[in-house]
Amino acid sequence: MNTPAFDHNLYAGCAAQIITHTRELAAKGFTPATAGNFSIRMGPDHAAITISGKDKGRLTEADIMVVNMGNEPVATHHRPSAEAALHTHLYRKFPDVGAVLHTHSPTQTIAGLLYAETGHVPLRGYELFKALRGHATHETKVDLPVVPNSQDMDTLTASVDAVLTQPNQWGYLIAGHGLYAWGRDISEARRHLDAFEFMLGCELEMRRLGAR
Ligand SMILES: CSCCC(=O)C(=O)COP(=O)(O)O
Ligand SMILES: [Zn+2]
Repeated sequence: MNTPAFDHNLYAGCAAQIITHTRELAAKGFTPATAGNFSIRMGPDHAAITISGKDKGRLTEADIMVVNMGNEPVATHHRPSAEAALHTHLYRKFPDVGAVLHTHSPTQTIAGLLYAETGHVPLRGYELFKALRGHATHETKVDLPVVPNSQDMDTLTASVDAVLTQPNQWGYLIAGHGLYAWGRDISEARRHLDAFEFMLGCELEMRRLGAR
C-alpha cells in the first residue's frame, strides 16, 4: 500500500477551519471578486491553502489543496494561490506560525497606499494592542510595515523578509493590495487581522478629521 502524501483527516480539519473564516471575512467585504488567500500549517512540511482564483466567500473542501514549503502542489494538479510564496515564507521563517490570512478590505487597501512612502503605519495608544500576541499595554509603539506591491513573488517575498525584523510582528500591508496577518493558529491569526483592520480604520478616520 502507498503511503499517503499527507494526513487526510488533518487536511479536512484545516479545510473546515479555512472555510468558516473565509465565509465570515467575505461577508464583511474583505475579499472582493476573488481576492484573498488563506492557509493553515499541516506540520513542518505542508500547508493547506486556497486554490487560486476562487470566490473566497463560497469555498468548499474541494477549493483547498496542499502545498509543500516550496509552494509545490502535493497530490493534486490544482494551482495554489498566486501568493502561496508569501504564506510559505512565513511558515519557513517562523516555526511557530500556524495560520496565515490575507484580505483586501477597502481600509487595508487605502492604508497601504497612504503609508507606502513612509514604509509603515505608526499605530500609537490603542488598547487593542492587547489583542496582538506579546503586547500587554497601550503604552507601546506598533509600526505596521508597508511593502511595495509587485507581481514578482521573489521580489515581494524579499521586501517582506526585510521588514520582519522585530519580535511579535503579526502583520504587514502591501501597498494598494491588502493585509497579511498570521498567528499560532487560525483563531489567533483572525484576532490579529481583526485588530489591524480596526486600528487602520481608526487611522483613516483620524486623517479624515484632520488629526493625522
Ligand atoms: C483578484 S485579486 C488578485 C490576486 C490577489 O491579490 C489575491 O489575493 C487572490 O489571488 P489567489 O491566486 O490567491 O486567488
Ligand atoms: Zn492579494
